[in-house]
Amino acid sequence: MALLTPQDLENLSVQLEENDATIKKVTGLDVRGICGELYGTKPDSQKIGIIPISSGEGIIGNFASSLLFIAQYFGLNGFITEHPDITGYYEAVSQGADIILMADDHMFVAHNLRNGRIASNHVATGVIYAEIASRFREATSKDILVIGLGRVGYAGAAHLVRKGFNVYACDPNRAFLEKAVQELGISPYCREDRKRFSMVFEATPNPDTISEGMIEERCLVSTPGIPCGLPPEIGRKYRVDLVMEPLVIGVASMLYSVM
Ligand SMILES: N[C@@H](CCCCNC(=O)[C@H]1CCC=N1)C(=O)O
Ligand SMILES: [Mg+2]
Repeated sequence: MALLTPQDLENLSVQLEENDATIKKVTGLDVRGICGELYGTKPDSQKIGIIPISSGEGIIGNFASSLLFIAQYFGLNGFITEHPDITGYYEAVSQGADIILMADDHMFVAHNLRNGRIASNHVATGVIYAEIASRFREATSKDILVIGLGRVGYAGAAHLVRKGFNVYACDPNRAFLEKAVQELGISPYCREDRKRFSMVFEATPNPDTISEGMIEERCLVSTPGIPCGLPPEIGRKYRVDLVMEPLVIGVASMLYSVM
C-alpha cells in the first residue's frame, strides 16, 4: 500500500478549503453535510486520542499533526499522545479519549471506545469519495465509472451498488475485476464500448489512469488516489471538476462513521 509522505500533507487546510468549495459547488453540500447524511451522525466534541505508531516504516512527519488539525476542524477535542505505540495507547485511554486514531503501514483505524464502533481508512475513504462522485448534480444518468478495485476502490464500488447506481469498473488486475463482478454484480468497463461517464471515482496509486474516451464533456472526478489519475491537459480541455485531497476527507468519513 502506498504510504503518505510529509510532503503530501503540506498545506492541508488550503487543500481542504479548495476541495470543500468544489464539493459544495458540484453536489450542493460540503463535506460535513455529506458525512452527516451518509452516516446520520454529527460530531459532539468527543475527545480524540491520536497515537503515533512506530512499527514498519515508522512515524510519518506531519501525520499526527494533520490528524489533530482534522479533529479540531470538525469541532472535536483532539490530542496527540506524548509516547507512541502501547505506551501512547495507555496514555490516550487514561486521558479519557472517546475515540482512538492510530495507523500502522497497513491499517489506519478510528475506534470509538464508548460505542465500540470501529472504522478503517480504506473503507471510509472509498465510501466517501464514491459518495461525492455519485452526488454530481449535473450527472446525465446513474452510470458511474470506478477505476481501481483494490481495498479503497472495492469499498466505493460496493457502496455505489448498494445505492443503486449502474457501476462500471476496471482494474488491470483481472482477479480484482472478476471478484467485483462476482460479488458486486458490477459491469466490466471496456474501452471498446466507447461509453463515456459524467461521474468517475478513481482509486489507484497510478497517474493518468483517466483517458479522454472515458469522460463526457462535463464531468466530476473524485479521487483520494496519489498521484492524480486525471491528466492535467484533459482537465483543461473538458469542463472537469476534480475532488482530490490526501487525508482530510477520508478521516472525516472515518470519524462520522463511528460517532
Ligand atoms: N505509523 C505512522 C502512520 C502510517 C500511516 C500509513 N498509512 C497511509 O499512509 C495511508 C493512510 C491514509 C493514506 N494512506 C504514524 O503513526 O505516524
Ligand atoms: Mg482523503
